[in-house]
Amino acid sequence: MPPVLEKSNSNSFILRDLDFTLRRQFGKTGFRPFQREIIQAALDGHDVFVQAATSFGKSLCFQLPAVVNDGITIVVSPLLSLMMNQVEALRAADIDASSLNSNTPLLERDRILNDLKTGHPRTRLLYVTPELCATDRFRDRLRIVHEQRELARIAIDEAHCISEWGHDFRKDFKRLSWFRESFPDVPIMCLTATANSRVRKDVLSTLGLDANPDRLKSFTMTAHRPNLHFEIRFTRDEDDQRLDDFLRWIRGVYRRRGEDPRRSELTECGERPSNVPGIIYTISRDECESLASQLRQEGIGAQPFHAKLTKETKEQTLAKWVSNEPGYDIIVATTAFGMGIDKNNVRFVVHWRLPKSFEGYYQEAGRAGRDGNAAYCFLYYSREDRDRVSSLVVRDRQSSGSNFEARAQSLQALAQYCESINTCRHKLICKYFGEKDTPACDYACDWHKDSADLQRRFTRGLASEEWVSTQREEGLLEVDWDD
Ligand SMILES: Nc1ncnc2c1ncn2[C@@H]1O[C@H](COP(=O)(O)OP(=O)(O)OP(=O)(O)O)[C@@H](O)[C@H]1O
Repeated sequence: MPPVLEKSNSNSFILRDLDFTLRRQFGKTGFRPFQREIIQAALDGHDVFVQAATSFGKSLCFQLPAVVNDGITIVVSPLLSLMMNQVEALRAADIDASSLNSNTPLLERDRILNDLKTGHPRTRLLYVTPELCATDRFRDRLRIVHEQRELARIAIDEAHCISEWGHDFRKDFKRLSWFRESFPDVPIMCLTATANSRVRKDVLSTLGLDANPDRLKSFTMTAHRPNLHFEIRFTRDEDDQRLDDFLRWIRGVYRRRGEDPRRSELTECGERPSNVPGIIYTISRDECESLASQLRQEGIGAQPFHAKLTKETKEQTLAKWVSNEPGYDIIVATTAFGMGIDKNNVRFVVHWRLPKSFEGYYQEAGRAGRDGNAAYCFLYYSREDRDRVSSLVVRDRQSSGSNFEARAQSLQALAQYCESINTCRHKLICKYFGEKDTPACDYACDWHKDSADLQRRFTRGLASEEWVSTQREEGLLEVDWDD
């Protein structure tokens, strides 16, 4: 019997309670579709699997039950930046949340571990890394909390990292099976934006959630983001026009915003014409630095963001970008800047080169348009890049040895998506994630906008396969990229 199911006397009371908590603690006026059902299933003591599009509002699905229930919710998350953002937001809402990871200062670490040791922790949500969950000290503390029936729920964010068939597989995520083995009565919730059916099955069986199907409630929703406009821009080494093309595009956007009546509207709400927040994803640190600097030389407010920058620089860049400061309109990033970025008015995401996986591409594109307004996602695709990225995936196999087959398949699917010129991009994306229904696309992809132009650009833009294979054989596509 789960320890946390002290339900209110009537269902209607619970419903009112949820609305009240949503307004009072989270400052939101209403639930988005399915959030209430997911939260209710969690409060009823079910294991819950949530797959929903980027920006759906998955975090609320474990945060709100954590506030309503007694006891502590452990949130396993792969990214420190994601944890910090969420903990800050919860604390601002007066909710007792903390994070424990390799960066936690000693005093804070002791405070949290002592809090757990009491068996009746004050902390409502504790964010931890999967690595920490494998440590004896942490496990001992959780046993104490569990004995006191205060371990309310385990929430596993970005749960696709559990599966070797997922693009972001992390070995320590597999060891999270420990939770069900050690605390069989404690409900588990896992959440992801990007899983196909194979990844889903793998996640459920690794965590032991498939052993009792009646206990599990799955919410698998569409990956569709109708407000995102998808386009592929074709290019080739011999005539690489990416920078000019991008400058033409962004200057066009600035110009339109700088003309009346738009200009007056923007001035009225205190916005600059060039405040069009965006992200450009590159694949290497060097390119990230050099592209940001080239854009700055052209008068565009662009800043680099990658793993080798100091913590202070990264924090400062992020804070200035989030608050729309001049000079910080565009972040040029490696994949170090991905999951968990929750700025709601990102108007474009550009992939400068082909990403390494379909899931990674869609996660990153999903940073755009989180306010529900139209946003633009385009990707510069060349066959030479396709081969370069393939060689990176092979190199990763040699260094890490894990899930090569899944990675290779995902990259191949992404290259096929880019080379597809006869179908709606939204349809291709949903199909990749195993959906059967065709999503509505209101001229929100290059095929729907102008299929003849797409075919023309495809034919003119790409290098021939023969040329690319000659280059490959001569070793001219080898790369030394370091992300
Ligand atoms: N019911 C709601 N009403 C208004 N805003 C909401 C609601 N639920 C969530 N949000 C907001 O939506 C944004 C996205 O939520 P969240 O970060 O949880 O998304 P997510 O589903 O985890 O997306 P991703 O997978 O892309 O990280 C946040 O700014 C959050 O505050």
